[in-house]
Amino acid sequence: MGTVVNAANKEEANRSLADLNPTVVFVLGGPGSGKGTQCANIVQHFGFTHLSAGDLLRAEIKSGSENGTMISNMIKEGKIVPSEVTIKLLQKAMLESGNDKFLIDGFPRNEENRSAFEAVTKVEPSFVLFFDCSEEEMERRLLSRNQGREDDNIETIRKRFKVFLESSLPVIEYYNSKGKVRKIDAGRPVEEVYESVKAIFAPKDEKIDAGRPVEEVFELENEKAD
Ligand SMILES: Nc1ncnc2c1ncn2[C@@H]1O[C@H](COP(=O)(O)OP(=O)(O)O)[C@@H](O)[C@H]1O
Ligand SMILES: Nc1ccn([C@@H]2O[C@H](COP(=O)(O)OP(=O)(O)O)[C@@H](O)[C@H]2O)c(=O)n1
Repeated sequence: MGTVVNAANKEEANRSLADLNPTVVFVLGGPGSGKGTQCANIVQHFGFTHLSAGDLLRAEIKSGSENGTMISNMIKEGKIVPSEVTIKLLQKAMLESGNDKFLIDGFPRNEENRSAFEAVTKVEPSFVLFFDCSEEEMERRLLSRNQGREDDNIETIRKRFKVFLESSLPVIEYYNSKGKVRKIDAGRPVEEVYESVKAIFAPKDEKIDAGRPVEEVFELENEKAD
């Protein structure tokens, strides 16, 4: 019985997400490349809702969910949590947000994440924002992030770098082959990186100032880039 009800709920969630026809930007880059920092800026200026897959997974651990121990163990090892778990959390957060424009940060992190999200939600990203940063710089940032995260220690950081190179970069390459990657040099100071980010979301600031809707500018840029 429980299984039948769960299946019905799942179908309902998939259908309503397809009905929402959301605008999705995947925000990818190595651990510590500045994804979360830049997403916070984008949210302020462009009306997106920021969903960090890692934050959703950490909240799931805190909530005392039955998956909590499994998720916690995987994060401590820098491993990628099965897509089913992460996609369910993303879907729920998208439907509850009341918005239809999303920055999905830290997802998809491997081929399984990517293909499962596409199959389940039928949602394709408008583009992928890729924060490109050297390991040396990312390591420096993670070691001074100071958020009490259990995975920000040198041993786990090295494992996360390895997973990024082996599993996440191929996803970025996949989207690059479809012309969907917007690469940013993320090794610079926060404000400089954001200047480049802003140029992607609103190439012509003055038009926004002149009262043109952000959605219009955003869609035009997508059309031009595709
Ligand atoms: N451009 C930057 N230069 C220096 N430090 C940064 C920069 N961007 C982010 N940081 C800092 O580096 C750490 C990691 O950034 P964060 O946005 O959490 O990265 P991610 O979400 O990619 O893991 C944080 O402590 C943040 O304040
Ligand atoms: N799609 C995702 C995203 C994060 N995660 C897990 O969450 C951890 C932290 O991811 P994060 O995006 O919050 O942080 P960073 O590694 O980018 O700093 C990852 O190392 C994975 O263990 C996952 O399993 N699947």
